[in-house]
Amino acid sequence: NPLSSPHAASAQDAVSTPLLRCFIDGAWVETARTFDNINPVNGRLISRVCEADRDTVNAAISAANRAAKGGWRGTSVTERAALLHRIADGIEQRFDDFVAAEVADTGRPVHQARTLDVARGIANFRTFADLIKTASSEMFESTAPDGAKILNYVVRKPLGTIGIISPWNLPLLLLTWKVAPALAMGNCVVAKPSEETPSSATLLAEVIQAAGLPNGVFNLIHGFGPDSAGQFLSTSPHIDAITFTGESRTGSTIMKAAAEGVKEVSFELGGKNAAVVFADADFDAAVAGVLRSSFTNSGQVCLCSERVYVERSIFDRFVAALKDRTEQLRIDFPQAEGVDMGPLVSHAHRDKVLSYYRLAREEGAIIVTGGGVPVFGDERDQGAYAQPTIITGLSDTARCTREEIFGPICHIAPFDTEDEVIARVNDSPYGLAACVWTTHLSRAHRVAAQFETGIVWVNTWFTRDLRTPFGGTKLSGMGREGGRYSMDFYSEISNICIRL
Ligand SMILES: NC(=O)c1ccc[n+]([C@@H]2O[C@H](COP(=O)([O-])OP(=O)(O)OC[C@H]3O[C@@H](n4cnc5c(N)ncnc54)[C@H](O)[C@@H]3O)[C@@H](O)[C@H]2O)c1
Ligand SMILES: N/C(=C\C=C\C=O)C(=O)O
Repeated sequence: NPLSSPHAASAQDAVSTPLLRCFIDGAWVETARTFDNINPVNGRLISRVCEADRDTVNAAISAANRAAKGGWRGTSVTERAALLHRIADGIEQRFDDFVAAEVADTGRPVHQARTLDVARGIANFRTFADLIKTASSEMFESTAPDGAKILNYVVRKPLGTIGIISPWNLPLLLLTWKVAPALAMGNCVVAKPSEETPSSATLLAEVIQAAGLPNGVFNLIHGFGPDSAGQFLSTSPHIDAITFTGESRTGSTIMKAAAEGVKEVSFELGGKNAAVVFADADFDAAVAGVLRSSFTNSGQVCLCSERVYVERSIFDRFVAALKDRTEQLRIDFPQAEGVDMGPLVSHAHRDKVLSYYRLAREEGAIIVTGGGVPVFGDERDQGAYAQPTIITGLSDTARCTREEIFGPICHIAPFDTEDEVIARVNDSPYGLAACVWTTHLSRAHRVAAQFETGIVWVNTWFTRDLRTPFGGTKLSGMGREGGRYSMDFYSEISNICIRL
């Protein structure tokens, strides 16, 4: 738990608020300026966090550059795989500390932190450790016009220093989703987690240090985006690639910075994902599935369905059923038995979500359930809780059905034909994920193939095989990560041609 970690509190003020430091070149670094890390369950101060200024960010980048030219790039696949497994072992050994860190920063249910966030942190390291040990490359045989035998083969080399900038919604999952393959492919890393969720990233640095990674291979800097650590990192001429997960407009800003140095970028950005329920769906499974895809993590998952389309013949029945299940959701403390939903990540984010609840009313929506803030009569009233909300009655041009809200809300609309719903799903500036609920086999394949999204789930949601390509189209991102797609992004690929 960051509250007890030896690196989280300076010795002389052990009783005061813990201090989370940056990790640079194998050492813990305090900075002149700090910011507060607040618990969104009750608004209380968890820790103070060292904000990396430009010099600190540049020190981290220099450390990574040195390590990249040092021995790390020459390590073998076997050595790197063993180190990644050691990091996974370290997370496993401190499993409860990581759970406590994620829960403290985000207020999410403990069972979610255990089964999703920390479990995936471990899986991300193990997956890429195993992948590089079994990965093959390509070789091509041909004959030159004069009859000589020609051999072409492909080699993957490290890119060098990777800038990793991650969001607050699934802090450890999304940070390790980038750190693991970056290290696996022999790169060095400067990682900046979200200012909202510094705790699990700090623990990860402790685990990486304990695993014995050479100094400078992994560096952690804390801070904000604009005019702070995020911008200093993404605009540095001394990083070789940027992998970013966050809002589309932030991605656009970072892309402009990367253009300066023609840097490789991988972007996992926003979404306005649709769930489509046909009349021939398994009704109960579809209700349960849309409940999950709308309200998991308080709707703070880039893959969540904020748009739900239901075939007209079952529309009223579906809305009633989803309303009933939504009103049964347990909104509680993270540790509470059977809790389904915690608070949003911060008061500021809740204000944004509530502004859309107000906008929905202004745009003429019918509020089927929710639309406000739960009242508990205890310390949670100082937290950032919001009611899970269902709305209907808006057009496809309303702001609430086009803009990403990133909270526990979905809009349900009826549709009549397959072609109509495909066109409506695709009529979006985003293209990350979609869900289809149907028992009609050929319809499932036919509809899934026509969605302009990077990911389609049929009769399930957020089911992940880490070997598959993950990413979005349009404003939802650029590039794919997962399996060999990550290996390709985190490598400089060369072709060697030999005349035998
Ligand atoms: N496609 C995906 O896989 C995926 C996954 C998770 C979250 N997201 C998206 O992320 C968003 C929520 O996360 P968020 O609020 O942390 O996003 P955000 O863009 O506000 O911040 C993300 C990260 O970028 C940093 N940042 C902000 N401005 C920056 C700048 N100008 N230069 C450099 N760094 C900057 C932040 O400090 C943070 O670390 C949502 O839009 C969600 O859809 C997408
Ligand atoms: N990138 C992944 C999930 C993203 C979730 C977005 O909030 C993953 O499961 O690998």
